Amino acid sequence: MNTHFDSIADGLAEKGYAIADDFLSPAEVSAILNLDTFKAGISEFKKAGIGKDQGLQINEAIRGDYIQWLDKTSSPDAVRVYLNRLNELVQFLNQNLFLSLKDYEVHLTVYPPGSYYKRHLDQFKKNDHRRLSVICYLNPDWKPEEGGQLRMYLEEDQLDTLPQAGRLVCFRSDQIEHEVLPATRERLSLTGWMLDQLVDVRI
Ligand SMILES: O=C(O)CCC(=O)C(=O)O
Ligand SMILES: [Fe+2]
Repeated sequence: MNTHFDSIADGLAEKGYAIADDFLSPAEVSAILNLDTFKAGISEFKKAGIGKDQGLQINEAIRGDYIQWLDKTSSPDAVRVYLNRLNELVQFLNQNLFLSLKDYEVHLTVYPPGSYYKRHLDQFKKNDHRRLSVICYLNPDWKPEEGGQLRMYLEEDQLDTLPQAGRLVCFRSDQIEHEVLPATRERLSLTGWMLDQLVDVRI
């Protein structure tokens, strides 16, 4: 059993969020960074939008990241390691927090220098099946002066987290407002959600 799972479940139950360092090892991170798709740069990615399906809008003033959805059935091995671990985490949280998570979805994400994502909640208003947001960062040796913090707005205060390689942040999608601050350096991550419905079922 993954040693991080207990502390992630405790954090979610007690505070609505959890941060786990070394969720991916340095070798696992570097295998992902070596994928052709990351090496090719953002030409392989799509500009991320706001809302979904027909309501999807591109709005640079709100978010400036680029994404590439992962296909769970045909991912390269480096990514599969991460997806399998998330899948185990889903089972663990279902058993230990009595959740009924059914599936998860993940995209690769690139924030070019200077881009950001303004304060928001991850649950879309209608037809929303996102229960937990899970982000794993892929940036070795990130320094505080490089910016790019994830800022979570908690009840009493706010909490800034650096997008350090291997670090996983997980939080309640319906409760925790958050934003991504601009960075002076490209900021890479795996961004995902645990859902209470199968991905395939969604319209
Ligand atoms: O990359 C992060 O730290 C957060 C990303 C985010 O808020 C989102 O994609 O909804
Ligand atoms: Fe978000």
